Amino acid sequence: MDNLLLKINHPKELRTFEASQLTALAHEMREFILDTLSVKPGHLGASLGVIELTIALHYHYNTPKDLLIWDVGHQCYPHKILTGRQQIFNSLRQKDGISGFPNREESEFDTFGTGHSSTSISAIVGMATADKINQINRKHIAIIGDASITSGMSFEALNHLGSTDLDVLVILNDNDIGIDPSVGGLKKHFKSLENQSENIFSNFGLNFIGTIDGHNFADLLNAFNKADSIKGPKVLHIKTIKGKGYEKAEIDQVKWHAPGLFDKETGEIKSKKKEKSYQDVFGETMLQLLENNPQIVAITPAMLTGSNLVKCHQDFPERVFDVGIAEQHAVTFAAGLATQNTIPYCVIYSTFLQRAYDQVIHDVALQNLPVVFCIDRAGFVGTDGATHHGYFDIAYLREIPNMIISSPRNEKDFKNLLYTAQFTTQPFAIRYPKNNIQTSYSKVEKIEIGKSEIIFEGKQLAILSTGLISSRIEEIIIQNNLQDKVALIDFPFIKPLDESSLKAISLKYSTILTFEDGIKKGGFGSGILEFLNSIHYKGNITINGYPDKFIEHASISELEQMVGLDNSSILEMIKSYL
Ligand SMILES: Cc1ncc(C[n+]2csc(CCOP(=O)(O)OP(=O)(O)O)c2C)c(N)n1
Ligand SMILES: CC(=O)[C@@H](O)[C@H](O)COP(=O)(O)O
Ligand SMILES: [Mg+2]
Repeated sequence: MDNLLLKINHPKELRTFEASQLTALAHEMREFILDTLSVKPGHLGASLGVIELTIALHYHYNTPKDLLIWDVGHQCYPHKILTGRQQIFNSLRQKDGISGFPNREESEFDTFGTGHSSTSISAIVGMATADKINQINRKHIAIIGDASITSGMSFEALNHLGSTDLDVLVILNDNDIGIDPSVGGLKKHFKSLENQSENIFSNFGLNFIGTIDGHNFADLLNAFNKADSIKGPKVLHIKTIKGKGYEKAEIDQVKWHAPGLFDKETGEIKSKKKEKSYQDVFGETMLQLLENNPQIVAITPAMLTGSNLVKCHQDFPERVFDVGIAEQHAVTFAAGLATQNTIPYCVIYSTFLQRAYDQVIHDVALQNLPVVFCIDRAGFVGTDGATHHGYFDIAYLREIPNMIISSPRNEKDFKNLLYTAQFTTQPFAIRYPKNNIQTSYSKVEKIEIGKSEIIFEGKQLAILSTGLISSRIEEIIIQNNLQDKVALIDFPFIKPLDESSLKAISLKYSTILTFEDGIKKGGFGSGILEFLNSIHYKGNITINGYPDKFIEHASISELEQMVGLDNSSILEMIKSYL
């Protein structure tokens, strides 16, 4: 082993290498990433696939002066390793460690924070435009995957870029897969790009270079030279293999997108023995709903596996739709379906629903269409961090007229909510976390919208809570034998609130605490406060949720500790009121 990688603390050291050394460097980089990720899990496949591309980019271009943007950013590990973060790479995605995504605060080489897809072309056009105004001469490069480029935002940006003379290079990293097999009409077009002088990019007014092998250094460096010689905006199409260089990851690209812990030598993924999760309950209930009601359809924007819809898709290919990375389209597609006698379940991560906010308001809620939003990954998601936490949804949905918003604390409620939602005549959101679920089997039945449930009727104070945290508080109360002192009222419905129950609570208790797995401002507790204020409640109310800030990556339990919502902090707080 040459230990080439150890010689690189900054890309300027890389640039002293002979081109003939780059293949050996790529080999070392691959081993280094595999060694680290086998024990510090992260997004493996995409990073393995861009090792040659990343080395070639930093070798050829003058980073950090020249600007690189990594779309999504889950493939940025080789970039981090070459740009001064090799020594701390084993802190990846852990508390106080480096982020799994490019982050402007972390390094001057991370020119634009990403995490959500399809932003890179807009951002690079912005940077190149600013440089033109400020008369700064440098290169501007966005690297975007074949799934991410299909999103609407990318096309808005390409359309703009095509009308400019900006020196922007868009590199389309085409590995023919997203997290799941890629979908949509463009897939076919990308396959035949190299044989066409006219293509979608040239029609946008962009110069086109390609197609080349993205694992071949000579081809990459030639292509960059060619791009440099062309004035104005251009697209370079490269073909790569997701998981390149690690057989198991090349063969099962879906599983190895983010495999978790694994044994590098054997390729065995060390999956933990799982308790039942919200995702398990969702997948099995959705399957039953599809079996029993032919009007029900399900939609996912490119998160078939993550949302546990694979089996549903296999069994009902005509009624389960993966529309690609297209959250806005997914929501309005669901709205259209809802107008014509079908019952759409739009399954979407909390963080990604943010992108379709106008569609939720304008296309669904304003027309009071019965779209069911199954909002996965609500609350903290853990090591993906600030770009992916799903803690704004209660606040951003609560203000929208016509919305029903619910959050189940256990299996029974979750199944009943999913079942009940098919009868809705208005938008119906069900939010649930990436977590285990309290199992409580019962017959699935239609439930009354807006009804709360008294779990304990203790006398000294009342806790009002919703979702997963309700079940945690239930356990805390039982474990500490506080049932006589503490009342716990679970609100599966955040909107409409159970006002008659709240009136009764307000008469009985002079101390009320609310808890939620979401941001305090504007959330469930705020709703309770607004109502209690409207009936002139004179007691004390304390709202507990996440603070008004963006919170970085760490394990979910560390994050709960950071915001004072771990079990022992909750217990201390309850005791302090008794
Ligand atoms: C707006 C948004 N929706 C969904 C995701 C989840 N997501 C992360 S990576 C990915 C697939 C990206 O595929 P591609 O761009 O082809 O890159 P590859 O992983 O193949 O390198 C998806 C759907 C996201 N990050 N952002
Ligand atoms: C990069 C990205 O956005 C996804 O890969 C995301 O990390 C998926 O999250 P889950 O692992 O929770 O499905
Ligand atoms: Mg891809």
